[in-house]
Amino acid sequence: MNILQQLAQSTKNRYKGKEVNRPLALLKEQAELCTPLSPAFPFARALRKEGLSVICEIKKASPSKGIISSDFPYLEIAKEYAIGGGDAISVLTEPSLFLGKDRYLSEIAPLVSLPLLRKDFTVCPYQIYEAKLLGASSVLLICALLSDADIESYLQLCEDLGLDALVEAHDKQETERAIALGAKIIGVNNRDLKTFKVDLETSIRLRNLVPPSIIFVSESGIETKQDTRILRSHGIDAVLVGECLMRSFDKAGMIKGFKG
Ligand SMILES: O=P(O)(O)OC[C@@H](O)[C@@H](O)c1c[nH]c2ccccc12
Repeated sequence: MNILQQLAQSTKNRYKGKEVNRPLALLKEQAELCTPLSPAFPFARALRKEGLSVICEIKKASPSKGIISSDFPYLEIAKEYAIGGGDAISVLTEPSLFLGKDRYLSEIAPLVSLPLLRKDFTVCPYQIYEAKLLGASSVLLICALLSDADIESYLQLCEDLGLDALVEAHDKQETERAIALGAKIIGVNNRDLKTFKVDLETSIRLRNLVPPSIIFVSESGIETKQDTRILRSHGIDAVLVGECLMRSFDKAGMIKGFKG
């Protein structure tokens, strides 16, 4: 089993437990009663803005780097991203390898007005209802983990709940699947999750496959303004930056640099 499959399996197990304590029917009812987001679909809107948009990530640890932030002042970081000109915030909630927690998301939501991405390994509809209740305006759907039928039905569920979906691909085949299944936002992960190797060329190579009506996000391994300048010159709409911003003492300056 590769790391992605391991994460998918541990997530499935985690949700079996969760469903016992809070049944899907109840969660569904609560999510459907939530007041609609205003404006609608704020995550996509934030990425569609003129110029390069920056999705700033909050993560304590990762499988490739171990602990990234030991004190992890996530509320302060969220505020810094918002004040510093970030366009959206991605919050890791996966507990086993990223040391995420659902409450990071629900505590950040009322503090900042930026749209939030719930960064987790979505393997069941339960997580999508839950994301909405935690205050997210978008979820992650990883092509490598989901069947076509799953992706289609999860995209429809997101639409019904007023959530955006960032559909993650890593190669040509996954990118073509994401397009065919109706993704409105495609994120190409520059990190190969099987080898952890990062190559920004991955998103540059796949950019041409995606029509301009679909928002194109380049994810992972972005560190310098030279990186974002090159990505921007290839018509990439947004970047997702984690580790580098987490480690930076001047997050506002770094975001500004990325935006050029
Ligand atoms: O820390 P980085 O290299 O800037 O990467 C951020 C983000 O792209 C990465 O965390 C990520 C991309 N896709 C994922 C899927 C699950 C968990 C994490 C990720």
